[in-house]
Amino acid sequence: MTQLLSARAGEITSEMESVAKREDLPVELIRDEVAAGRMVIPANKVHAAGVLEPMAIGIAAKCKINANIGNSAVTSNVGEELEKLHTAVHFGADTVMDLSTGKDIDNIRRQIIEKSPVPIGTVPIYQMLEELGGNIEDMNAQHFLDMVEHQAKQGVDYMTIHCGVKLEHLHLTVNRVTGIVSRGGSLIAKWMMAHNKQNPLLEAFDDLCDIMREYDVTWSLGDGLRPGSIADASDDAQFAELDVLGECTKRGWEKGTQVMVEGPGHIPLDQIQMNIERQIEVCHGAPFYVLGPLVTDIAPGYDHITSCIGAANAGMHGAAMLCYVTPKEHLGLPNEEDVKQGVIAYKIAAHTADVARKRKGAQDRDDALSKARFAFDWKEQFRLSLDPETAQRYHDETLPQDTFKSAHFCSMCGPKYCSMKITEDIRQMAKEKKLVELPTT
Ligand SMILES: C[C@H]1O[C@@H](n2cnc3c(N)ncnc32)[C@H](O)[C@@H]1O
Ligand SMILES: Cc1ncc(COP(=O)(O)O)c(N)n1
Ligand code: MET
Ligand code: SF4
Ligand SMILES: [Zn+2]
Repeated sequence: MTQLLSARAGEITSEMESVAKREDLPVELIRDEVAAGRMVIPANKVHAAGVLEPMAIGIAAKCKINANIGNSAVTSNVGEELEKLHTAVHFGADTVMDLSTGKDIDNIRRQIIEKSPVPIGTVPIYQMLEELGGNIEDMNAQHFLDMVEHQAKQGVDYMTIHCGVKLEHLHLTVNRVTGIVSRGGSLIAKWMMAHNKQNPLLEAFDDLCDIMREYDVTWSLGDGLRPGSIADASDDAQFAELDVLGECTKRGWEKGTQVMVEGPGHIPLDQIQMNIERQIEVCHGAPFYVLGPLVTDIAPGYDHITSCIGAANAGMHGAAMLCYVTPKEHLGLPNEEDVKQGVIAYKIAAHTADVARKRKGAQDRDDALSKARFAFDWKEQFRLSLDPETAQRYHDETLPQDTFKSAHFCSMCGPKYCSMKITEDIRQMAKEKKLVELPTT
Protein backbone atom coordinates (compact mmCIF):
# COMPACT_ATOMS: atom_id res chain seq x y z
CA MET A 1 0.00 0.00 0.00
CA THR A 2 1.01 3.58 -0.65
CA GLN A 3 -0.48 6.66 1.00
CA LEU A 4 -2.36 7.19 -2.27
CA LEU A 5 -3.82 3.67 -2.38
CA SER A 6 -4.81 3.84 1.30
CA ALA A 7 -6.48 7.20 0.78
CA ARG A 8 -8.36 5.95 -2.24
CA ALA A 9 -9.60 2.98 -0.19
CA GLY A 10 -10.92 5.50 2.34
CA GLU A 11 -8.35 4.57 4.96
CA ILE A 12 -6.66 6.98 7.31
CA THR A 13 -2.99 6.12 7.91
CA SER A 14 -0.93 7.13 10.94
CA GLU A 15 1.00 9.45 8.59
CA MET A 16 -2.23 11.22 7.62
CA GLU A 17 -3.04 11.64 11.32
CA SER A 18 0.36 13.26 12.00
CA VAL A 19 -0.02 15.53 8.99
CA ALA A 20 -3.52 16.60 10.06
CA LYS A 21 -2.15 17.64 13.47
CA ARG A 22 0.83 19.49 12.01
CA GLU A 23 -1.30 21.33 9.46
CA ASP A 24 -4.23 21.90 11.87
CA LEU A 25 -6.60 20.49 9.24
CA PRO A 26 -9.24 17.74 9.46
CA VAL A 27 -7.75 14.32 8.77
CA GLU A 28 -10.54 13.54 6.30
CA LEU A 29 -9.44 16.52 4.23
CA ILE A 30 -5.85 15.24 4.22
CA ARG A 31 -7.07 11.82 3.10
CA ASP A 32 -9.23 13.29 0.34
CA GLU A 33 -6.43 15.54 -0.95
CA VAL A 34 -4.01 12.58 -1.04
CA ALA A 35 -6.64 10.45 -2.80
CA ALA A 36 -7.12 13.17 -5.42
CA GLY A 37 -3.35 13.39 -5.99
CA ARG A 38 -3.33 17.05 -4.94
CA MET A 39 -1.24 16.22 -1.86
CA VAL A 40 1.67 13.85 -1.29
CA ILE A 41 3.11 12.45 1.94
CA PRO A 42 6.67 11.43 1.00
CA ALA A 43 7.36 8.65 3.50
CA ASN A 44 9.38 5.68 2.32
CA LYS A 45 8.38 2.72 4.50
CA VAL A 46 12.01 2.23 5.52
CA HIS A 47 12.48 5.86 6.62
CA ALA A 48 9.00 5.98 8.18
CA ALA A 49 9.98 3.02 10.38
CA GLY A 50 12.90 5.15 11.63
CA VAL A 51 13.20 8.83 12.51
CA LEU A 52 10.94 10.37 9.85
CA GLU A 53 8.29 12.84 11.03
CA PRO A 54 5.58 12.69 8.36
CA MET A 55 4.77 15.89 6.47
CA ALA A 56 2.67 16.76 3.44
CA ILE A 57 3.17 18.73 0.23
CA GLY A 58 0.08 20.10 -1.50
CA ILE A 59 -1.90 23.24 -2.13
CA ALA A 60 -4.22 22.63 0.86
CA ALA A 61 -1.23 22.42 3.21
CA LYS A 62 1.20 25.16 4.18
CA CYS A 63 3.78 26.02 1.53
CA LYS A 64 6.92 23.92 2.02
CA ILE A 65 10.60 24.48 1.32
CA ASN A 66 13.37 22.11 0.27
CA ALA A 67 17.10 22.57 0.89
CA ASN A 68 19.59 20.92 -1.48
CA ILE A 69 22.79 19.55 0.05
CA GLY A 70 25.34 16.96 -1.04
CA ASN A 71 29.00 16.97 -2.04
CA SER A 72 30.56 17.28 -5.49
CA ALA A 73 33.66 15.86 -7.15
CA VAL A 74 35.46 19.08 -6.20
CA THR A 75 34.61 19.55 -2.52
CA SER A 76 32.98 18.43 0.75
CA ASN A 77 32.60 15.18 2.65
CA VAL A 78 30.23 13.27 4.93
CA GLY A 79 31.02 15.41 8.00
CA GLU A 80 30.28 18.69 6.23
CA GLU A 81 27.12 17.29 4.65
CA LEU A 82 25.78 16.17 8.03
CA GLU A 83 26.44 19.69 9.33
CA LYS A 84 24.45 21.11 6.41
CA LEU A 85 21.62 18.69 7.12
CA HIS A 86 21.54 19.85 10.73
CA THR A 87 21.58 23.54 9.78
CA ALA A 88 18.88 23.07 7.13
CA VAL A 89 16.54 21.27 9.53
CA HIS A 90 17.34 23.69 12.38
CA PHE A 91 16.25 26.71 10.35
CA GLY A 92 13.13 24.97 9.10
CA ALA A 93 13.71 23.07 5.84
CA ASP A 94 10.67 20.82 5.31
CA THR A 95 12.56 18.38 3.07
CA VAL A 96 16.22 17.96 2.11
CA MET A 97 17.65 16.64 -1.14
CA ASP A 98 20.99 14.84 -1.14
CA LEU A 99 22.45 15.75 -4.53
CA SER A 100 25.90 14.28 -3.90
CA THR A 101 27.99 13.52 -6.95
CA GLY A 102 31.42 13.18 -5.32
CA LYS A 103 33.12 10.49 -3.25
CA ASP A 104 31.37 8.35 -0.63
CA ILE A 105 27.85 8.94 -2.01
CA ASP A 106 26.34 5.81 -0.54
CA ASN A 107 27.69 6.42 2.94
CA ILE A 108 26.64 10.09 2.90
CA ARG A 109 23.06 9.19 1.96
CA ARG A 110 22.84 6.36 4.48
CA GLN A 111 23.85 8.67 7.31
CA ILE A 112 21.61 11.49 6.12
CA ILE A 113 18.55 9.21 6.06
CA GLU A 114 19.44 7.75 9.43
CA LYS A 115 19.58 11.20 11.02
CA SER A 116 16.91 13.12 9.12
CA PRO A 117 13.45 13.78 10.60
CA VAL A 118 12.45 15.36 7.26
CA PRO A 119 11.88 13.49 3.99
CA ILE A 120 14.98 12.97 1.86
CA GLY A 121 14.94 13.33 -1.91
CA THR A 122 17.58 12.22 -4.42
CA VAL A 123 18.29 12.18 -8.14
CA PRO A 124 19.25 8.50 -8.69
CA ILE A 125 20.89 9.12 -12.07
CA TYR A 126 23.74 10.94 -10.28
CA GLN A 127 24.89 7.91 -8.28
CA MET A 128 24.19 5.59 -11.20
CA LEU A 129 26.55 7.63 -13.37
CA GLU A 130 29.27 7.51 -10.69
CA GLU A 131 29.00 3.73 -10.50
CA LEU A 132 29.04 3.44 -14.31
CA GLY A 133 32.34 5.30 -14.35
CA GLY A 134 31.09 8.59 -15.74
CA ASN A 135 30.01 7.78 -19.32
CA ILE A 136 26.26 8.16 -19.66
CA GLU A 137 26.37 6.38 -23.04
CA ASP A 138 27.12 3.14 -21.16
CA MET A 139 23.79 3.25 -19.37
CA ASN A 140 20.89 0.92 -20.00
CA ALA A 141 17.46 0.97 -18.35
CA GLN A 142 18.40 -1.86 -15.97
CA HIS A 143 21.30 0.16 -14.51
CA PHE A 144 18.83 2.86 -13.67
CA LEU A 145 16.17 0.53 -12.26
CA ASP A 146 18.78 -1.12 -10.05
CA MET A 147 19.89 2.24 -8.65
CA VAL A 148 16.31 3.31 -7.95
CA GLU A 149 15.71 0.05 -6.12
CA HIS A 150 18.94 0.41 -4.17
CA GLN A 151 18.05 3.93 -3.03
CA ALA A 152 14.46 2.93 -2.28
CA LYS A 153 15.79 0.19 0.00
CA GLN A 154 17.94 2.76 1.78
CA GLY A 155 14.80 4.76 2.60
CA VAL A 156 14.83 7.66 0.09
CA ASP A 157 11.40 9.34 0.32
CA TYR A 158 11.20 11.00 -3.09
CA MET A 159 13.18 10.81 -6.31
CA THR A 160 13.72 13.19 -9.18
CA ILE A 161 13.50 11.22 -12.41
CA HIS A 162 13.74 12.96 -15.77
CA CYS A 163 11.05 11.10 -17.74
CA GLY A 164 9.81 14.15 -19.61
CA VAL A 165 12.77 14.75 -21.92
CA LYS A 166 11.91 13.26 -25.30
CA LEU A 167 14.13 12.72 -28.33
CA GLU A 168 11.77 14.62 -30.62
CA HIS A 169 11.90 17.72 -28.37
CA LEU A 170 15.67 18.15 -28.20
CA HIS A 171 15.76 20.33 -31.31
CA LEU A 172 13.61 22.87 -29.46
CA THR A 173 16.62 23.71 -27.27
CA VAL A 174 19.11 24.53 -30.05
CA ASN A 175 18.46 28.24 -30.15
CA ARG A 176 18.31 28.69 -26.41
CA VAL A 177 20.66 31.10 -24.66
CA THR A 178 21.54 28.53 -21.97
CA GLY A 179 20.64 25.18 -23.54
CA ILE A 180 19.80 22.37 -21.13
CA VAL A 181 20.68 23.41 -17.56
CA SER A 182 19.27 20.40 -15.74
CA ARG A 183 22.03 17.91 -14.98
CA GLY A 184 19.70 14.94 -15.30
CA GLY A 185 18.10 16.43 -18.40
CA SER A 186 21.42 17.05 -20.11
CA LEU A 187 22.62 13.50 -19.36
CA ILE A 188 19.45 11.93 -20.76
CA ALA A 189 19.68 14.17 -23.84
CA LYS A 190 23.25 13.04 -24.40
CA TRP A 191 22.25 9.38 -24.09
CA MET A 192 19.43 9.84 -26.61
CA MET A 193 21.77 11.58 -29.06
CA ALA A 194 24.37 8.79 -28.72
CA HIS A 195 21.85 5.98 -29.25
CA ASN A 196 19.22 7.76 -31.34
CA LYS A 197 16.60 6.19 -29.11
CA GLN A 198 13.76 7.40 -26.90
CA ASN A 199 14.35 8.34 -23.22
CA PRO A 200 14.98 5.01 -21.43
CA LEU A 201 13.53 6.36 -18.17
CA LEU A 202 10.27 7.08 -19.94
CA GLU A 203 10.33 3.63 -21.54
CA ALA A 204 10.87 2.07 -18.10
CA PHE A 205 8.14 4.18 -16.47
CA ASP A 206 5.88 1.28 -15.47
CA ASP A 207 8.76 -0.76 -14.06
CA LEU A 208 9.87 2.28 -12.08
CA CYS A 209 6.33 2.63 -10.73
CA ASP A 210 6.50 -0.93 -9.41
CA ILE A 211 9.59 -0.12 -7.33
CA MET A 212 8.22 3.24 -6.16
CA ARG A 213 4.95 1.61 -5.10
CA GLU A 214 6.64 -1.14 -3.11
CA TYR A 215 8.46 1.33 -0.84
CA ASP A 216 6.05 4.23 -1.31
CA VAL A 217 8.69 6.45 -2.88
CA THR A 218 7.08 9.64 -4.23
CA TRP A 219 7.78 10.65 -7.82
CA SER A 220 9.29 14.07 -8.33
CA LEU A 221 8.95 14.26 -12.11
CA GLY A 222 12.12 16.11 -13.12
CA ASP A 223 12.10 19.16 -15.36
CA GLY A 224 15.00 18.27 -17.59
CA LEU A 225 14.23 21.03 -20.08
CA ARG A 226 13.60 23.85 -17.62
CA PRO A 227 14.81 27.27 -18.72
CA GLY A 228 18.20 28.32 -17.33
CA SER A 229 17.81 32.01 -18.14
CA ILE A 230 14.89 34.40 -18.30
CA ALA A 231 15.49 34.58 -22.07
CA ASP A 232 14.58 30.89 -22.35
CA ALA A 233 11.56 31.04 -20.05
CA SER A 234 8.20 29.66 -21.19
CA ASP A 235 9.60 28.40 -24.49
CA ASP A 236 8.43 25.46 -26.62
CA ALA A 237 10.96 23.05 -25.09
CA GLN A 238 9.77 23.78 -21.56
CA PHE A 239 6.11 23.36 -22.40
CA ALA A 240 6.63 20.31 -24.64
CA GLU A 241 8.21 18.60 -21.64
CA LEU A 242 5.43 19.78 -19.35
CA ASP A 243 2.87 17.98 -21.52
CA VAL A 244 4.87 14.75 -21.16
CA LEU A 245 4.99 15.27 -17.38
CA GLY A 246 1.19 15.65 -17.41
CA GLU A 247 0.87 12.21 -19.04
CA CYS A 248 3.40 10.71 -16.59
CA THR A 249 1.41 12.12 -13.67
CA LYS A 250 -1.68 10.21 -14.79
CA ARG A 251 0.27 7.02 -15.41
CA GLY A 252 1.90 7.27 -11.98
CA TRP A 253 -1.50 7.68 -10.32
CA GLU A 254 -2.89 4.72 -12.25
CA LYS A 255 -0.06 2.61 -10.87
CA GLY A 256 -0.87 3.75 -7.31
CA THR A 257 2.23 5.92 -6.82
CA GLN A 258 2.35 9.42 -5.34
CA VAL A 259 3.42 12.14 -7.76
CA MET A 260 4.71 15.69 -7.62
CA VAL A 261 6.09 17.68 -10.53
CA GLU A 262 9.20 19.87 -10.72
CA GLY A 263 9.25 23.25 -12.37
CA PRO A 264 11.55 26.11 -13.36
CA GLY A 265 14.11 27.63 -12.93
CA HIS A 266 14.52 31.11 -14.38
CA ILE A 267 11.23 32.98 -15.09
CA PRO A 268 10.54 36.73 -15.25
CA LEU A 269 8.17 37.94 -12.55
CA ASP A 270 5.28 38.63 -14.93
CA GLN A 271 5.30 35.02 -16.25
CA ILE A 272 5.17 33.24 -12.92
CA GLN A 273 1.41 33.15 -12.41
CA MET A 274 0.86 31.81 -15.93
CA ASN A 275 3.51 29.12 -15.40
CA ILE A 276 2.00 27.91 -12.12
CA GLU A 277 -1.55 27.89 -13.44
CA ARG A 278 -0.52 26.08 -16.62
CA GLN A 279 1.37 23.43 -14.69
CA ILE A 280 -1.50 22.77 -12.29
CA GLU A 281 -3.82 22.37 -15.25
CA VAL A 282 -1.55 20.25 -17.44
CA CYS A 283 -0.56 18.01 -14.49
CA HIS A 284 -4.11 17.59 -13.19
CA GLY A 285 -3.54 19.30 -9.84
CA ALA A 286 -0.42 17.34 -8.80
CA PRO A 287 1.69 19.31 -6.30
CA PHE A 288 4.10 21.67 -8.05
CA TYR A 289 7.67 21.82 -6.75
CA VAL A 290 9.57 24.80 -8.18
CA LEU A 291 13.25 25.72 -8.18
CA GLY A 292 13.08 29.38 -7.23
CA PRO A 293 12.30 30.64 -9.86
CA LEU A 294 14.94 33.33 -10.35
CA VAL A 295 13.33 36.46 -11.77
CA THR A 296 16.54 37.99 -13.12
CA ASP A 297 19.96 36.71 -14.16
CA ILE A 298 22.11 39.71 -13.18
CA ALA A 299 22.93 39.02 -9.54
CA PRO A 300 25.26 36.04 -9.05
CA GLY A 301 26.15 36.00 -5.37
CA TYR A 302 22.61 37.08 -4.48
CA ASP A 303 20.51 34.45 -6.20
CA HIS A 304 18.87 33.53 -2.89
CA ILE A 305 17.27 36.98 -3.29
CA THR A 306 16.53 36.92 -7.04
CA SER A 307 14.88 33.53 -6.53
CA CYS A 308 13.16 34.36 -3.26
CA ILE A 309 11.14 36.97 -5.13
CA GLY A 310 10.08 34.36 -7.66
CA ALA A 311 9.45 31.73 -4.99
CA ALA A 312 7.15 34.01 -2.98
CA ASN A 313 5.13 34.70 -6.12
CA ALA A 314 5.08 31.06 -7.15
CA GLY A 315 3.87 30.09 -3.69
CA MET A 316 1.18 32.75 -3.74
CA HIS A 317 -0.12 31.41 -7.05
CA GLY A 318 -0.23 27.81 -5.85
CA ALA A 319 3.20 26.14 -5.92
CA ALA A 320 3.21 23.56 -3.11
CA MET A 321 6.95 23.42 -2.40
CA LEU A 322 9.79 25.85 -3.07
CA CYS A 323 13.27 24.48 -3.70
CA TYR A 324 15.77 26.92 -2.23
CA VAL A 325 18.57 28.58 -4.13
CA THR A 326 21.61 29.71 -2.17
CA PRO A 327 23.96 32.71 -2.62
CA LYS A 328 26.42 30.29 -4.29
CA GLU A 329 24.06 29.35 -7.17
CA HIS A 330 25.93 29.42 -10.51
CA LEU A 331 29.22 29.97 -8.62
CA GLY A 332 30.06 26.94 -6.51
CA LEU A 333 28.93 24.36 -3.97
CA PRO A 334 27.04 25.91 -1.04
CA ASN A 335 28.68 25.67 2.41
CA GLU A 336 26.90 25.60 5.75
CA GLU A 337 26.46 29.40 5.89
CA ASP A 338 24.98 29.39 2.35
CA VAL A 339 22.55 26.68 3.44
CA LYS A 340 21.44 28.89 6.33
CA GLN A 341 21.00 31.93 4.07
CA GLY A 342 19.04 29.89 1.53
CA VAL A 343 16.74 28.33 4.10
CA ILE A 344 15.96 31.67 5.78
CA ALA A 345 15.22 33.31 2.43
CA TYR A 346 12.85 30.48 1.55
CA LYS A 347 11.14 30.41 4.96
CA ILE A 348 10.32 34.04 4.19
CA ALA A 349 9.03 33.18 0.70
CA ALA A 350 6.88 30.26 1.87
CA HIS A 351 5.48 32.21 4.80
CA THR A 352 4.58 35.24 2.69
CA ALA A 353 2.80 32.86 0.32
CA ASP A 354 0.84 31.36 3.23
CA VAL A 355 -0.16 34.85 4.38
CA ALA A 356 -1.18 35.88 0.86
CA ARG A 357 -3.23 32.71 0.39
CA LYS A 358 -4.80 33.30 3.83
CA ARG A 359 -3.92 29.85 5.09
CA LYS A 360 -5.27 29.13 8.54
CA GLY A 361 -3.26 30.80 11.29
CA ALA A 362 -0.54 31.92 8.88
CA GLN A 363 -0.51 35.54 10.04
CA ASP A 364 -0.57 34.79 13.77
CA ARG A 365 3.19 34.96 14.15
CA ASP A 366 3.37 38.27 12.24
CA ASP A 367 0.75 39.74 14.56
CA ALA A 368 2.46 38.43 17.69
CA LEU A 369 5.81 39.82 16.55
CA SER A 370 4.28 43.18 15.64
CA LYS A 371 2.66 43.42 19.07
CA ALA A 372 5.95 42.60 20.78
CA ARG A 373 7.66 45.20 18.59
CA PHE A 374 5.13 47.90 19.49
CA ALA A 375 5.38 46.98 23.18
CA PHE A 376 9.19 47.27 23.01
CA ASP A 377 9.39 43.68 24.21
CA TRP A 378 12.77 43.13 22.58
CA LYS A 379 13.32 39.62 23.89
CA GLU A 380 9.94 38.49 22.58
CA GLN A 381 10.66 40.15 19.23
CA PHE A 382 13.90 38.21 18.95
CA ARG A 383 12.25 34.97 20.07
CA LEU A 384 9.55 35.19 17.42
CA SER A 385 11.94 35.95 14.57
CA LEU A 386 13.10 33.39 11.98
CA ASP A 387 16.72 33.92 13.03
CA PRO A 388 16.67 35.05 16.70
CA GLU A 389 20.43 34.98 17.06
CA THR A 390 20.99 37.40 14.16
CA ALA A 391 18.15 39.70 15.25
CA GLN A 392 19.61 40.05 18.75
CA ARG A 393 23.17 40.42 17.48
CA TYR A 394 22.12 43.28 15.17
CA HIS A 395 20.22 45.01 17.97
CA ASP A 396 23.07 44.57 20.44
CA GLU A 397 25.68 45.84 18.01
CA THR A 398 24.89 49.37 19.17
CA LEU A 399 22.93 48.94 22.42
CA PRO A 400 24.30 45.83 24.13
CA GLN A 401 23.62 46.77 27.77
CA ASP A 402 20.83 44.93 29.52
CA THR A 403 18.92 48.16 30.30
CA PHE A 404 18.25 48.64 26.58
CA LYS A 405 16.26 45.39 26.49
CA SER A 406 13.41 47.44 27.95
CA ALA A 407 14.21 50.71 26.15
CA HIS A 408 11.44 52.37 24.17
CA PHE A 409 13.68 52.95 21.16
CA CYS A 410 16.61 51.46 19.29
CA SER A 411 19.66 53.03 17.68
CA MET A 412 17.83 53.69 14.41
CA CYS A 413 15.96 56.79 15.70
CA GLY A 414 17.11 57.15 19.28
CA PRO A 415 14.85 58.16 22.22
CA LYS A 416 13.49 61.48 20.83
CA TYR A 417 12.59 60.35 17.33
CA CYS A 418 11.20 56.88 18.01
CA SER A 419 7.83 57.04 16.26
CA MET A 420 6.41 54.07 18.12
CA LYS A 421 7.36 55.76 21.41
CA ILE A 422 5.76 58.99 20.18
CA THR A 423 2.61 57.06 19.29
CA GLU A 424 2.63 55.71 22.83
CA ASP A 425 2.85 59.29 24.16
CA ILE A 426 -0.02 60.39 21.94
CA ARG A 427 -2.22 57.57 23.12
CA GLN A 428 -1.41 58.40 26.72
CA MET A 429 -2.28 62.08 26.14
CA ALA A 430 -5.56 61.14 24.54
CA LYS A 431 -6.42 58.95 27.47
CA GLU A 432 -5.56 61.52 30.13
CA LYS A 433 -6.77 64.75 28.60
CA LYS A 434 -9.36 63.41 26.23
CA LEU A 435 -8.02 65.97 23.75
CA VAL A 436 -9.46 64.32 20.70
CA GLU A 437 -13.18 64.06 20.29
CA LEU A 438 -13.66 61.94 17.18
CA PRO A 439 -16.79 62.62 15.13
CA THR A 440 -19.31 59.87 15.80
CA THR A 441 -20.73 59.50 12.26
C1 LIG B 1 18.74 21.79 -9.27
C2 LIG B 1 19.58 22.60 -8.35
O1 LIG B 1 20.25 21.78 -7.50
C3 LIG B 1 21.34 22.50 -6.97
N1 LIG B 1 22.39 21.55 -6.63
C4 LIG B 1 22.92 20.61 -7.39
N2 LIG B 1 23.83 19.91 -6.67
C5 LIG B 1 23.86 20.43 -5.43
C6 LIG B 1 24.58 20.14 -4.25
N3 LIG B 1 25.47 19.16 -4.19
N4 LIG B 1 24.35 20.90 -3.15
C7 LIG B 1 23.45 21.90 -3.20
N5 LIG B 1 22.73 22.21 -4.28
C8 LIG B 1 22.94 21.48 -5.39
C9 LIG B 1 21.76 23.48 -8.01
O2 LIG B 1 21.81 24.72 -7.41
C10 LIG B 1 20.64 23.44 -9.01
O3 LIG B 1 20.14 24.68 -9.28
C1 LIG C 1 13.27 21.51 -7.74
C2 LIG C 1 14.32 20.65 -8.31
N1 LIG C 1 15.31 20.14 -7.53
C3 LIG C 1 16.26 19.33 -8.04
C4 LIG C 1 16.24 19.01 -9.36
C5 LIG C 1 17.25 18.08 -9.95
O1 LIG C 1 18.28 18.73 -10.58
P1 LIG C 1 18.63 18.51 -12.10
O2 LIG C 1 17.36 18.58 -12.90
O3 LIG C 1 19.57 19.62 -12.42
O4 LIG C 1 19.28 17.17 -12.27
C6 LIG C 1 15.22 19.56 -10.14
N2 LIG C 1 15.13 19.27 -11.43
N3 LIG C 1 14.27 20.37 -9.61
N1 MET D 1 21.09 27.15 -12.01
C1 MET D 1 20.73 26.11 -12.91
C2 MET D 1 19.22 26.06 -13.02
O1 MET D 1 18.62 27.05 -13.00
C3 MET D 1 21.30 24.80 -12.51
C4 MET D 1 22.76 24.77 -12.59
S1 MET D 1 23.50 23.38 -11.77
C5 MET D 1 22.78 22.00 -12.53
O2 MET D 1 18.59 25.07 -13.10
S1 SF4 E 1 26.52 25.40 -11.65
FE1 SF4 E 1 28.60 25.26 -12.42
S2 SF4 E 1 28.96 23.11 -12.86
FE2 SF4 E 1 26.70 23.38 -12.61
S3 SF4 E 1 25.93 23.79 -14.67
FE3 SF4 E 1 26.39 25.77 -13.84
S4 SF4 E 1 28.52 26.19 -14.45
FE4 SF4 E 1 28.15 24.00 -14.77
ZN1 LIG F 1 20.35 28.79 -12.93
